[in-house]
Amino acid sequence: MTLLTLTQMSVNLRGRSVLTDVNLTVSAGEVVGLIGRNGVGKTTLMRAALGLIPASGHSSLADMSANARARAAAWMPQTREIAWPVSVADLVALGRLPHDDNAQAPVEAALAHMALGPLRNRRATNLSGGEQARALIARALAQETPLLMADEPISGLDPAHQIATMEVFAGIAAAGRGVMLTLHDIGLAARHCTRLVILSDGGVLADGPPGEVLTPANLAQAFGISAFHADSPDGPVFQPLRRVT
Ligand SMILES: Nc1ncnc2c1ncn2[C@@H]1O[C@H](COP(=O)(O)OP(=O)(O)OP(=O)(O)O)[C@@H](O)[C@H]1O
Repeated sequence: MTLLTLTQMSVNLRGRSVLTDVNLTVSAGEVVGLIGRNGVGKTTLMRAALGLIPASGHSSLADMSANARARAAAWMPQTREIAWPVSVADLVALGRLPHDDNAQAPVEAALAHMALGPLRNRRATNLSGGEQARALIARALAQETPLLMADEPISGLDPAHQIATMEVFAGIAAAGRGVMLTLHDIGLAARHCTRLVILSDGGVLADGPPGEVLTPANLAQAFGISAFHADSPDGPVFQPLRRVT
């Protein structure tokens, strides 16, 4: 089942073209990693896909009413602002707002997924940056939407929580939902995403399984780097090595 379809999507910001004619789908069962240099347009693509900023072309989510969209896709933005000093458990429960219910099971499951049990009664505004990120991921998980879109959800997390979070994403994809996230760690992207989309020069440079898109030529063009690559029993290993011109 297709959860997001972008057709010929283009975005101009303040008169400058950021994205041109992007075509993309995200289907159930996928963890799609959106990667590319700083400023290439990853956040812009996600925000336009959600209808949060104007775009030309078509996004299946942007067409929906705000309420329907909130039941179709959860969104974790890059800026991790927690406005009120509510408890972690209450913050996560806000994920249920689009459903207008007080269902506790999804909230408890999300708290457990993100190992937030010991922090559930702490004020969310008093958490460390990484802990706040985990609480906001949990809020998005509690929304129980077919699609989860997250902008750099694992940046600032320690290695164990990065791996655990990617495993949570893999788990919800395996359960028939879909995840689209941006990330800068090519090693984690290669290891945990089922598909990678590389943005470069305002468009999609490559789209496919990590081992197929993380070629030396694509890494050089998209990031200006070379990387070590090996296939291990735990999956592909990519380690950026040096800048290339
Ligand atoms: N509100 C805005 N007005 C004008 N330009 C903007 C605006 N928001 C973003 N941009 C520009 O659009 C381009 C794409 O920004 P975007 O945030 O999508 O990049 P990104 O790939 O997510 O970057 P990063 O990896 O640094 O998070 C950048 O050049 C940025 O400066």
